Amino acid sequence: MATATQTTTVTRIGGRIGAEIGGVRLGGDLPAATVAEIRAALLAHKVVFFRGQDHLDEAGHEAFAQLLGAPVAHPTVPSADGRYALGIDSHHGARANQWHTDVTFVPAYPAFSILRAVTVPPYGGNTLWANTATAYAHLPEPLRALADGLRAVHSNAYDYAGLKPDALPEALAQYREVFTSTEFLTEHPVVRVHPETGERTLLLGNFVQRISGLTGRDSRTLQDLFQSHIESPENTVRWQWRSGDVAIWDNRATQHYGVDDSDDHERTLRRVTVDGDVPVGPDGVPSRLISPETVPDPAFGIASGASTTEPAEPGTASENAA
Ligand SMILES: O=C(O)CCC(=O)C(=O)O
Ligand SMILES: [Fe+2]
Repeated sequence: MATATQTTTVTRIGGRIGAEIGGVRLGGDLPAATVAEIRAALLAHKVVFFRGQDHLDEAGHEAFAQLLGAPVAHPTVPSADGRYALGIDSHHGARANQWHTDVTFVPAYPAFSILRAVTVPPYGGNTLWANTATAYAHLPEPLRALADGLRAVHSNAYDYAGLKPDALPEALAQYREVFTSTEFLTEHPVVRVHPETGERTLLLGNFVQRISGLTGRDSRTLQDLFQSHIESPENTVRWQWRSGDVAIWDNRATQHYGVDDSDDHERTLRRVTVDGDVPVGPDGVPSRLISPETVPDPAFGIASGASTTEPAEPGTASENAA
């Protein structure tokens, strides 16, 4: 139990991103003051890490998430527990080894993601995060001005074969079928004004299909240009997981990448995301859903405690870069 005598510590890890928080036992019963400290550290450092949270199960994980906002299920991938938790399982589905921000193919994508390590491999399987606010701030002025005026189309339909070249075609096809059971197209500003900090952030990542108004090669060149500033090593932090670790990131100010270098070793994590709002660009124009007409609510039925869809067999489709 968290007690009044516990002191919360925040220790920076990287120069531009990342801090480890100590003295906190995560759960649904955390005092409001501790939640406020975590939230402040999260907004300042973009990703925060906690060791030794082995006591957390799916319910505790979700109860803690509720202290940061409303948990939200993945729009297409069935939850591992029939509620909100998404399985990231090395033995199922593809890997998240592309730089991305979670679920940017819908307008109001998650504000926070909370990832908990259940089983970690003996080596490898680290995750990297990049700070998209410092990436913007460090751009030369002419590139900031260019980015300010751009918008980009994000989609969950892309070339899955490129992600895991050695995966069996049937496995990829099955994975793609689940992940893209509804195909979303959303146009976002390339520069998002952060709703809580007011910082400008670069909103790109692997769900980007093209920069609006540009043709293939121009679009790719510009995307690569901005992406190279996001993923430059100075702008990132790398976390070596132990089981019981929890990472929370501000999904509005980061991208991340799960390194696929632990061969066939088991690696299992659980992710709960917290609902976000619709981005706006520096011109005040919000993101817009191009298709379908609305984002179906996958949480339908959860509030009543009854799932209206067949709960997935745990881990049948872990997300890739979701
Ligand atoms: O597997 C990882 O390290 C990252 C997974 C991921 O992209 C996520 O949890 O959103
Ligand atoms: Fe992700």
